Amino acid sequence: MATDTDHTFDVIVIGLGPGGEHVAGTLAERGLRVLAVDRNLVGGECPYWGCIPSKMMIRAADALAEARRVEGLAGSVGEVRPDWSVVAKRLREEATDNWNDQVAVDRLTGKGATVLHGTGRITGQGSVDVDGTAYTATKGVVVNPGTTAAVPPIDGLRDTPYWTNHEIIEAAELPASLVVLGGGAIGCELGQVMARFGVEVTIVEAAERILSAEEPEASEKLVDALEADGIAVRAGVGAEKVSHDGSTFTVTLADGSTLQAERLLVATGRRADPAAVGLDTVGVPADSHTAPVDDRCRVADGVWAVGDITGKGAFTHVSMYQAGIVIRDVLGDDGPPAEYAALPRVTFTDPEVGAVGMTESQARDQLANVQVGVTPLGETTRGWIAKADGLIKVVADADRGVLVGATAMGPAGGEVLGALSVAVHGEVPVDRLRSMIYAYPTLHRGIETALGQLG
Ligand SMILES: Cc1cc2nc3c(=O)[nH]c(=O)nc-3n(C[C@H](O)[C@H](O)[C@H](O)COP(=O)(O)OP(=O)(O)OC[C@H]3O[C@@H](n4cnc5c(N)ncnc54)[C@H](O)[C@@H]3O)c2cc1C
Ligand SMILES: NC(=O)c1ccc[n+]([C@@H]2O[C@H](COP(=O)([O-])OP(=O)(O)OC[C@H]3O[C@@H](n4cnc5c(N)ncnc54)[C@H](O)[C@@H]3O)[C@@H](O)[C@H]2O)c1
Repeated sequence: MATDTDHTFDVIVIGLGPGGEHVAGTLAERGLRVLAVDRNLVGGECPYWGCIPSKMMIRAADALAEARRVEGLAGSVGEVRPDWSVVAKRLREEATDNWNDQVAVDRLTGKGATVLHGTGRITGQGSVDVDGTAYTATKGVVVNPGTTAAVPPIDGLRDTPYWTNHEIIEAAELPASLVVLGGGAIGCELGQVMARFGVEVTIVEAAERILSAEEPEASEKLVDALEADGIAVRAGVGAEKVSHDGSTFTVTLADGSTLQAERLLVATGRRADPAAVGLDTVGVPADSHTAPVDDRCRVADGVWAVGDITGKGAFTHVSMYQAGIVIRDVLGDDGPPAEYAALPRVTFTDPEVGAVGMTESQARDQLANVQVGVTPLGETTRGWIAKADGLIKVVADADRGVLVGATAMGPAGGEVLGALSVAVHGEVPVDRLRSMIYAYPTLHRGIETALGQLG
């Protein structure tokens, strides 16, 4: 029989994505009584159906592409024969432990937290319900419930056996053909993986261009790269109807054309549901799609939110960054407030699209005096040597003389981005960036050329 002490904790964490797990583990290590609740796997989407397995798939697909590049550069490696079973085994055995979170549970328990598998919901200030049992949090509640795949209201779609990121990542075998709805990060990354493993892929993007949140120059180059992998990119046209006859999907597009494929992946964004975790009981409107947070990630007195649900960027690095801020706030430690002006993101296609801060169009909407510089990677010595496609773009606030955004697209674009992230975050004066020595021949020398085009 549980006592009141069993039901009273200093902090209750509902949802254990990367940020929630970090908050729970760290606060427990610091001596607080922590109840950590997840209805599914401790660690959330990132380790089981998100970043880690998708990047392992990408690593494998890139190895195939690299082997195919031997021809024309170094001779021949014979026929490159993809075998998905190698990837599926690695995902199952090395990445996800067959989608079992015992190691993560033990790690959290080892730090001193009490871990519960169940669905948590805030029921009022300091009160939480987990599957019908009431718990009390004396210091506060942290929510990190993440998102689920947003399934658009397309006629017929919900009645079909469509895939989301879960099914494609768990797939033991690949289909012969795949339609991907959505040309965002998931659609482009996983679409390219599938194509490189021999799947006939079509990406359908309702917006005018794929990866529409990033620079148009990057979208354009990415279309070229995806088409070179044999992918059909249909942008600027939505799907109006989806049906499945037991073996084949038929997708009718707004222009009247139809596509057929063995599988359909829905990658049209993610949906958060603050009310499902009880944030409506602490002042968040019941129909809100994000949990509004202040610069300490507070939603209300004694309630914090971290991760995708905050709408500050659906990335693991945001979840972890916010977790650090919440940990400090709960403990009363000093530290800087949250800032998102230098938010970095990387789409791990080949070439990678790394970006930080504002795009040119965001900057023009918000600032009076914007300057841009763009260097195609092929015009840098290293890019030419490597036959690499991509670009470096810098966006400057000319009034302040600093970069407010940048894109690094190319091989290891996410790594080249590091230098640009430092420049945007540190508000390093453009003159100072121009006076730097850039190693030769590197891809990041393209930054110097792009800076040269500013004003
Ligand atoms: C295919 C894919 C690839 C991605 N690749 C990258 C990448 O390369 N880099 C990157 O930075 N990001 C990537 N992301 C995004 C990244 O996975 C998320 O931003 C990250 O997981 C952080 O999410 P989160 O902290 O909000 O919580 P999540 O990881 O979504 O976890 C939330 C947890 O809360 C639990 N939960 C929800 N409601 C309740 C409740 N009421 N009670 C109890 N538990 C609950 C869920 O079961 C889940 O375990 C990718 C996402 C996908 C889908
Ligand atoms: N490398 C990374 O960091 C990485 C990788 C994958 C996912 N993620 C995170 O996960 C989030 C979700 O990924 P995502 O790709 O699902 O979302 P997304 O928002 O990146 O892209 C969704 C795309 O679907 C399109 N779309 C919406 N409705 C549509 C419809 N009915 N038909 C056709 N297209 C439609 C949108 O215009 C958009 O381009 C990302 O925003 C990102 O934050 C990150």
